[in-house]
Amino acid sequence: MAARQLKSFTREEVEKHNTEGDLWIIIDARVYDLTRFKDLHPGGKSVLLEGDVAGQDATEMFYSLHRNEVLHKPQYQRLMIGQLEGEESTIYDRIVGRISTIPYGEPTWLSKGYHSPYYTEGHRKFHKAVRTFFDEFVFEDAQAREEDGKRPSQNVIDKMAEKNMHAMRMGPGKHLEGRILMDGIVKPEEFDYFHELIITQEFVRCGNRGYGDGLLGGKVIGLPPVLNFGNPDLQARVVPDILAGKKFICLAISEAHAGSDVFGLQTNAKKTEDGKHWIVNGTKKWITNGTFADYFTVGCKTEDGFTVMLIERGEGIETKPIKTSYSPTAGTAFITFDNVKVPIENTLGPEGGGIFVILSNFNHERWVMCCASVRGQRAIVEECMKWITQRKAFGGKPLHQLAVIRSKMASMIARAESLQAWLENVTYQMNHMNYQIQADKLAGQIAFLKSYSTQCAQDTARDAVQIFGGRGVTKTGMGKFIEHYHRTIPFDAILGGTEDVLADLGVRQAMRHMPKNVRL
Ligand code: HEM
Repeated sequence: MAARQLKSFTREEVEKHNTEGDLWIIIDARVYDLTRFKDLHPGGKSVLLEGDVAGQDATEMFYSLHRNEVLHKPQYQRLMIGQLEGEESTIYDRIVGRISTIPYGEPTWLSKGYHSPYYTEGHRKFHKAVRTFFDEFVFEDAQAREEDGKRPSQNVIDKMAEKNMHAMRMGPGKHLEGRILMDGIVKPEEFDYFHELIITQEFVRCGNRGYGDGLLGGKVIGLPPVLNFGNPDLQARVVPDILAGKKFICLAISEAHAGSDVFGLQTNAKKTEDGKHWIVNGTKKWITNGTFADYFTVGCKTEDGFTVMLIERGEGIETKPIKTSYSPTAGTAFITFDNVKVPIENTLGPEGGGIFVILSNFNHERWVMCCASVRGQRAIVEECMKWITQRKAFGGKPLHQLAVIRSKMASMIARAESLQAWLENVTYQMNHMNYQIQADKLAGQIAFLKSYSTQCAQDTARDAVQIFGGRGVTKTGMGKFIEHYHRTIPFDAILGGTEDVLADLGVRQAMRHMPKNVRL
């Protein structure tokens, strides 16, 4: 609430203003004058004139029908004319940087009284700064952009660049050298996968799937091939601007003809006679950040097989938005390459060796998706915990008094807890393995974790809709995060390999490691 001097009223004084021409109410010890607003009230006038509302304390009633954020909107804040004498607001509100005290609203490492073998004091300090940053600078923009479908605001991207977040989101590595991370809270050489997990998980708390991707998801998957396989000149030319949030990159692999099937791709690159350029023709589909990308990391069919190259926006390239189940904020594109001339120096990795270039990043990419999926489920648990406490039904009892609701909560909580524990174990392993060993030991683990996590997410989305009822399928109001989650979550089960493909990969990896001659 804005810090302004409020008048004090007694309950008796408020009670006198209980008519259509003079209508006050109390919500959470604050006094609101609804005399003029009543005709504009989205829930209608009549409800505000009821005997237990007009001139009364309508706190219970208000919170069973509205999210707290309604009262934060400037147009409604103006309705507040004072507060009750000697009484304070007590409603649990969203406060920048706060750790939730809702049971299971945070992973155990952040919950009071619990311990963790994985996180140091340094991680905790880092977490505090990252949470405060997202709450302060990103949350509101996420809500607004998901609503209007525009790209994440450049000032958010710039602020993230000031903290070197775009670089940190690429994980530990050489690209962090010489950078001041989060105002120096962590040194580049100390930055590990738990720091990265923290950023990804805090990011997800903004609760908007399209925005999450719009906030440079394309870079997280499109830049690694440049960092790992680009020649030094190319890197020097493109990487600094991308990590500064001034230029944008995306990964352009999937096509209308082929999604997970990289060998089915049809976009082709042919060398010019002088061997100095590629000429690229074809189309790409479902490319995150494609509508606004300056650079495209593109997989092409070439004479020797499959080759990856960096293509810069220019002549012969057209990007068109695709309508998806989330907002256009993600910049999901259909891309056409029409005789696009690409310098041979933009080739990433060996000619014909593109599959290795793409595969080498899959584990990290999928692990990032796991971090996001697991945190997303916890956010839904928190929403449901609040709702089952405040929502009264069947004779004025809160929903949590119904065994069937508790049973759904039990499953949701168990999923969120077990997935976070598994994720932290995998993250710990990553911190202790180089990239080659990770590929050998963790490809299967990460594939299973992602496959299982996105299955759980869909179960949790379904349970949450059951708990919220009609509100769980309504885009505004109490269930808006549930509706959004339920609508957008199936996407997570597809990107980075579908659930079935990944589960199968995990088993195949396990079979590769079976000792010979085992018998029952
Ligand atoms: C400061 C006071 C109030 C403000 C600013 C306010 C504002 C709003 C807004 C913005 C909505 C639409 C929410 C949405 O997007 O779903 C709404 C809906 C509604 N409001 Fe209020 N309201 C106030 C007080 C009350 C009170 C005291 C009642 C008491 C019964 C009430 C009953 C309703 C109902 C029944 C709905 C429809 C809810 C639904 O469709 O789920 N409002 N109100």
